[in-house]
Amino acid sequence: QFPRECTSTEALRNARCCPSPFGRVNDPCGVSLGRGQCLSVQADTRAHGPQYPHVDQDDRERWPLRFFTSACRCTGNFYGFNCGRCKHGFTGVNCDTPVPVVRRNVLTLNPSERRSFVNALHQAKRTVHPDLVIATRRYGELFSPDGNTTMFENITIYNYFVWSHYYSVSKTFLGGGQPSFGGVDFSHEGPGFVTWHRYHLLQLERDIQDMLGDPRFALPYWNFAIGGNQCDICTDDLMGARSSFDENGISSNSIFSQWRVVCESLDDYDTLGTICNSTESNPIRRNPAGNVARPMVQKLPEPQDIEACLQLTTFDTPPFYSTSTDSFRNTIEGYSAPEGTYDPIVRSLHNLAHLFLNGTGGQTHLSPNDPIFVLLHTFTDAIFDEWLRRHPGSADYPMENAPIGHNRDYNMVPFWPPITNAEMFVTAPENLGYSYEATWPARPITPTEIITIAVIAALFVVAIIFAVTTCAVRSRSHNSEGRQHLLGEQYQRYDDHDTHNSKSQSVV
Ligand SMILES: O=C(O)c1cc2cc(O)c(O)cc2[nH]1
Repeated sequence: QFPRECTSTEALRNARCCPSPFGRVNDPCGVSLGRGQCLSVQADTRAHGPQYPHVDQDDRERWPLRFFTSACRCTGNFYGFNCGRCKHGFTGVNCDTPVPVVRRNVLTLNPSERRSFVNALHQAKRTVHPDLVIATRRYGELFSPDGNTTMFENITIYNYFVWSHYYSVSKTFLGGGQPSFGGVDFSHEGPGFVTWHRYHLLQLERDIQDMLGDPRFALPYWNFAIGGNQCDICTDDLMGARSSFDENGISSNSIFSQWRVVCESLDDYDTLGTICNSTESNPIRRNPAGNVARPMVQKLPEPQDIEACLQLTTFDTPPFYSTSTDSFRNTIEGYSAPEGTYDPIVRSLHNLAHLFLNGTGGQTHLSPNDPIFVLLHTFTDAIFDEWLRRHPGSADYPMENAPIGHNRDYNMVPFWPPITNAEMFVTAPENLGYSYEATWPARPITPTEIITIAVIAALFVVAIIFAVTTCAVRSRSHNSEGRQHLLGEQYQRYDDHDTHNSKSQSVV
């Protein structure tokens, strides 16, 4: 959420977060090096949708103005809370050396690459985030009673990834004994679903690159559109096989069986108005295809579902919510049938993959605790990127009336430095420094298309036969005409000759 350096009482009271990079003194955002400037934070004022009826009840409204009104804006390829880093996909002192970051299908990684990936996640689970800390209280309770300290905590890189997802989906605490308001979600059920999760992954990828000192580290993806009831990445060399002793547990041969989740105490957060902190509790639970009460979520999406959703031409449709129909976003998110029709009982694509996991990965406040979340979302992001590539003209993100947090120019909650949905609504290889090594299933041909192709082919054959016949007839008639003509000439010459002879004879 916020840089450690900005959580002093002074920084918070001034609402200013413009640290200096490289330990320099009094050089906010590296201004003297031309890296950036400390500027007022812009936060969207356009109307949001009717789903959130409250005003001034939630720290996340007009993010991040409740906490900070000034932040670093970096120039060129410089990036980060103090402009001390490079934009994703660049490295070097001047951030002008491109580094290709290629996200691959996790099943194509060799055994050593698989080990490196799992180890990187495990190291991220244990390494304290070098820059960011989390608020463990709402703004109104953030200062200690004596006003000298603030309620922020260190958190590990991976747990920060979990926490930021939890913070974006948590309910609005209304106080006064009223139940918390749940009709709010800053990262789902709206156009920001794809842009929010894209930045969420980018931040984790960057944090792991920095942790490893490897700017080429890339998150792989899981092609979850394989149908059937088998989790093909649930093996001990990847995300962990099923435990032999507990159908909801992960095999002890997998390092992930040792992971403990954060953000599990929902009742406390919702009734006491507290916020998830860095405390870990229970193991990850996962029982792929095991939800006997909901047979519809016992099977993974089908390959053709991807192609169907990629055919949709409109990015999102009013009300830009989980009830939108013919919306690419609502379809890839999984509230519509793969062809785009909204149906309240349908769960498809991304949502279906979550619910299939049937455990930690299927509950929004907890899901990133299961590392499958990372691979499930890189694939969702790959589909989004393919859609952007295929539909360059129709990429139209709503400016207003989307649910709170989801308007085009809204800063995404709780990311820092401030970043808008619009900034993530761009093709990744050209603008964000990463690409996917992926092939997309071909669309099956419809019966109408088969008939059209057959009719065109038949017409073509008829046209060729007609052309060939006409040529043959013409050439035959040409030939016979030609022969007659030649013979005619000959006859004429003989005629002439004969005439001449006869004439001469007659003269003689
Ligand atoms: O019920 C759903 O459709 C559903 C569950 C679930 C879990 C999760 O982590 C998500 O990000 C989305 C989601 N949708």
